[in-house]
Amino acid sequence: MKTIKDLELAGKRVLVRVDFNVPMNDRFEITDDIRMRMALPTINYILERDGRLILCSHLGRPKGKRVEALSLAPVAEHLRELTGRNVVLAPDCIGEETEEIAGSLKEGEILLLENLRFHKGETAGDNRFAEQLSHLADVYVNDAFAVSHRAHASVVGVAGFVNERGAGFLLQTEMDYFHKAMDKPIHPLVALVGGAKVSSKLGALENLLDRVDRMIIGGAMANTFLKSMGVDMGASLVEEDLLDTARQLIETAEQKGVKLYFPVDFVVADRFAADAVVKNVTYRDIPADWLALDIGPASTLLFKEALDDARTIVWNGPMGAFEIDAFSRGTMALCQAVAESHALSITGGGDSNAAVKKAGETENISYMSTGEEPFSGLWKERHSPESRF
Ligand SMILES: Nc1ncnc2c1ncn2[C@@H]1O[C@H](COP(=O)(O)OP(=O)(O)O)[C@@H](O)[C@H]1O
Ligand SMILES: O=C(OP(=O)(O)O)[C@H](O)COP(=O)(O)O
Repeated sequence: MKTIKDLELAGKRVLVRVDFNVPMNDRFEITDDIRMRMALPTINYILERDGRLILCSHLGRPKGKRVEALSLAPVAEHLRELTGRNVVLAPDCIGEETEEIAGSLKEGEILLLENLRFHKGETAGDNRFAEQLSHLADVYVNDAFAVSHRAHASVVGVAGFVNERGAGFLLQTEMDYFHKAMDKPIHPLVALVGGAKVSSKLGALENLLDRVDRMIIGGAMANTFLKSMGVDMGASLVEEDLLDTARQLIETAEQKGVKLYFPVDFVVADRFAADAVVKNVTYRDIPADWLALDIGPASTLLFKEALDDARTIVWNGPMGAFEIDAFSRGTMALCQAVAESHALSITGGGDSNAAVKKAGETENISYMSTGEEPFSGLWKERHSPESRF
């Protein structure tokens, strides 16, 4: 894989695709800037080598229209604080005016292009749009791991229109950890998966079953699996249309010799609210109209045991509705177990990383991926970032 270390940068216009798709509150304050901070090594490296730095990113899903609430202006402001540099926000990401601004960029300045997804061509992977973007650049660098599973113009197409291209440091680091965990793991390799839905992680589950020794399934995702095995989940979140899929996944696991772990008890509540009535029950005693919102203490113990001798752990998705303290215990306990393990531990996904933060264990996780789908293998099969450089 060609990296920015292999590229001549001095005096060149370097277009870097970053993923600055950061969460913001309703006052447009960035609530988690990890994706921005993780891009700093690439940003600093290019500036230190006298490259003319042009950053491009998407934010949210404006669907090809200009949406002021999804402007990158707050990101530009925060980037100023993070880098101490002058950050110019272009009014658009393509076109004459943007090209002029790019041309008059002063040394040490950073140009941030406006939201790529204000143009339909971005998500459509349109070559004309990719070519227009490439007019801004002599060199193209991809450092946007979190969006690398998408075949969008700024991720794939643009690389074909420049003479020089390479991967940034974040993309390299993410790929290194991905290989360590997925291609050459030290066994036992244990996956801990949870979160809201089976549907959004189907690819990840299938991919993981080819690689792991054990898979622990918690969160609302476990509800669908348990229901598929005949457990009455009361009013808990269940994806009824995926019961067959869940059964198939259980069968696949059996065929592949992957040991599956499901919750055996739950924290249930009469409502999804912080002040709900809450109790612990076994999987046999979930009352009708009540919701399973966290794994119970017996499940926590069982899951911790399954992690005990793991040498590699990949974790995506919380064990319960951890944002509410009453339902956070399972996730916090597992987080601690992962942090205290002797395994190479990799977490991915906004909520899982937020849970690690909430548990105060960020220092004790080997690597917190900026990608939501580091284990899905989707981009690997379809358009591996490595194959482009
Ligand atoms: N048992 C449950 N019932 C309802 N929601 C749940 C349950 N377990 C987890 N969740 C919710 O799942 C969400 C996280 O899911 P997901 O987006 O799949 O995770 P990640 O962002 O880590 O990939 C959290 O908001 C959490 O509240
Ligand atoms: O945040 C992202 O992905 P994620 O929500 O899966 O973490 C990426 O920026 C991709 O965004 P998208 O899912 O709108 O293409």
